[in-house]
Amino acid sequence: MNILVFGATGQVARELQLLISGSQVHEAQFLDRAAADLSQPETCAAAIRAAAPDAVINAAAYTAVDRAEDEEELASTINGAAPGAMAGACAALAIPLVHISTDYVFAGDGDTPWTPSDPVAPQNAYGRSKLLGEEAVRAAGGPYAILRTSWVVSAFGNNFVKTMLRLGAERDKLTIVADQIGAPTCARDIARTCLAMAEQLQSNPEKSGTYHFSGTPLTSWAGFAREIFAQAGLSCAVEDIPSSAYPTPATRPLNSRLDCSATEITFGQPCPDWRDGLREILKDLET
Ligand SMILES: NC(=O)C1=CN([C@@H]2O[C@H](COP(=O)(O)OP(=O)(O)OC[C@H]3O[C@@H](n4cnc5c(N)ncnc54)[C@H](OP(=O)(O)O)[C@@H]3O)[C@@H](O)[C@H]2O)C=CC1
Ligand SMILES: Cc1cn([C@H]2C[C@H](O)[C@@H](COP(=O)(O)OP(=O)(O)O[C@H]3O[C@@H](C)C(=O)[C@@H](O)[C@H]3O)O2)c(=O)[nH]c1=O
Repeated sequence: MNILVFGATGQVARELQLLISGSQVHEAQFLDRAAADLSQPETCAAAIRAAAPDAVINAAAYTAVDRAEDEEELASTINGAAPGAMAGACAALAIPLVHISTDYVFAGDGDTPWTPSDPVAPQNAYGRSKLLGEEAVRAAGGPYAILRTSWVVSAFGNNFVKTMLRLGAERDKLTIVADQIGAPTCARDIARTCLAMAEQLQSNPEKSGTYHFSGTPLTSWAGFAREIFAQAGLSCAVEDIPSSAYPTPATRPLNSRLDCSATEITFGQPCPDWRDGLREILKDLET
């Protein structure tokens, strides 16, 4: 397959580059911000028409959760209107679009894992902007997969692992929220699943729909930090705190548990153990 990827510098996009460069059967073109600026949605549709690919993966997004509170209009264009324009162009060519979304579309109440058909009620501007993207992709009428994931980490870019390694080396103790429950997901695993979805949607467009994909087992951010320090050999202590003791501009959902069973059943992609992925990330960061 000839795949067009929006995003080149992000965590998932970088892993897609590694995955596809090692592939005998796929080739891909990665569009950075200069090649396709998602704040100008029509340039995204034009890029798809010009490339005429077999499938499109959107790995670009406005991901600055707190900043989005002050820039909701821009976040909505990038995360809402741009995926809508991509989906329209893909539908016109009858090619699949794989679009990545987030646990932050859910309200975060309760302690039951969210299924893809559960009601959404984002609690922050980033979540609202991602929900707009989901709705626009579904409305376009072409083959698609919306892949909701959570707590993405990798050796690339900025993420919680990198923040903890930096702070954990500087401090003896960190206070970390322990009442937000979910699962870290390694960008490498997301890349593999996006590719599998693109492949399978090409011959089986009836698999179109909204899916969940995250790592296993469940943990809190505090639990995640402890595992990072244990694997990295850092002696920094972690004190559990409630979200109320760590005020941020954007409210985060307390319940980020995702029921990923449909992704395994439909696409053969089970939840990977994020602790194995974390080991790979730490090894990659050493070299
Ligand atoms: N990070 C996370 O914890 C989570 C992410 N997701 C979703 O997963 C997907 C991938 O996220 P991730 O890999 O972490 O993203 P990153 O934050 O690592 O990267 C975001 C990418 O989007 C690009 N981008 C931002 N604005 C624009 C724009 N106006 N035009 C073109 N490109 C732009 C960035 O380019 P540049 O380098 O030029 O800024 C960068 O390549 C996104 O859809 C995100 O919403 C879902 C759950 C959790
Ligand atoms: C640095 C730090 C963070 N925290 C908390 C704040 C927050 O609740 C949690 C994680 O912080 P972050 O800012 O990395 O998280 P955040 O940017 O909200 O991460 C989210 O990003 C978007 C893009 C998504 O789609 C989500 O799935 C999720 O991964 O850790 C502490 O409690 N103590 C600390 O010292």
